[in-house]
Amino acid sequence: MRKEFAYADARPSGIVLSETESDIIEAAALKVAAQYADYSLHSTDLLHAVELAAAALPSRVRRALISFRDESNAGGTLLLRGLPLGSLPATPARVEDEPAWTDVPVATLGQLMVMSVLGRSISYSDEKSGNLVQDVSPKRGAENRQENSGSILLELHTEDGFHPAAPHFLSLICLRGDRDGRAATVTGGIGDVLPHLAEETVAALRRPEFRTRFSTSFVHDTDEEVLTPPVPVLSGPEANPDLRVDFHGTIGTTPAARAALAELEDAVLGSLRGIVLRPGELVILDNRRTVHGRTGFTPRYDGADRWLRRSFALADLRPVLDDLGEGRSHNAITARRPARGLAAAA
Ligand SMILES: O=C(O)CCC(=O)C(=O)O
Ligand SMILES: [Fe+2]
Repeated sequence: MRKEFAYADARPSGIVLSETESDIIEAAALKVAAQYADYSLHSTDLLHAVELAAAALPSRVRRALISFRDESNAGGTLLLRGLPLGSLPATPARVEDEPAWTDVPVATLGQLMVMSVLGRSISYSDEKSGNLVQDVSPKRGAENRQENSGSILLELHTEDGFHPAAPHFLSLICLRGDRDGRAATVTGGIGDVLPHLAEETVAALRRPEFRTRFSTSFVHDTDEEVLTPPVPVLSGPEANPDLRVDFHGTIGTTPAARAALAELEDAVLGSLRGIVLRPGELVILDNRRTVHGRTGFTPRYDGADRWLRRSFALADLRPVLDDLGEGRSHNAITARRPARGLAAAA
């Protein structure tokens, strides 16, 4: 397995919020938190209040989000810096220690406010108990997992690329940085990579000859290997294709598909952007236009480890209304109901 990622520093491209702007967002978040303290984050009323509160975001930030939502960009990422976090509990080293949203109201609601400009919040009941905002912190015993609870290098992937309703956008807000400054979140945008791919590679990536293994965070420790039906890696408009791949979990089903996958990975590895996230920084990923991963790091499980929180958004909720169980949590799809419909949704 690869040991490190080489990347260009993404921090200079970030939009920096002033202290005043951050204070205004914090006040708006606390107002919603006070009014909805007894509500689940999945509550429609709460989520609508969050969407209204997003008016507290500075207009240049909202403009950047709107433009990113509609047209994306070459790197498929947007970085905001200086978001408010409020006071924070210890970094959870066990799933049982993950806080309620009301223990991290400012970070949680600020993140959801940003995401509300991009789409509709969603989660997956197969994963992380369907939490609408999920803790991304190293968990004891999970060190070697290809999941965000691990601490070895996390290979480049489309988030939930095996899922019929994979998120269109995801965001990661940093509550606590890696004190060793090692854990870098890296992204590879198809817009950056496409000009470097040979024509026959692009043609091969557009053929439905790729299958992706379901993440272990969905199928847990079942012995059964669950794979998607064969789908293309690239789809959609010629100059602005969608990308769906996991360099850990996607296999080519033909020699040409395997060669194209290898060339794509090389090209992505040669054009990575990355950042060792610091508190208050929020990286937003266009999940149809970029893959992401993370370098390895060393957790200590002392309450001060790296801690991010993640949330997902779909551009439109209507296609999944029948699939939603509790609140915004997408019903389980694995084992009993594998990813039928993935090809149609790709
Ligand atoms: O830890 C990171 O920087 C990224 C983890 C990740 O891929 C995820 O949470 O989806
Ligand atoms: Fe991820």
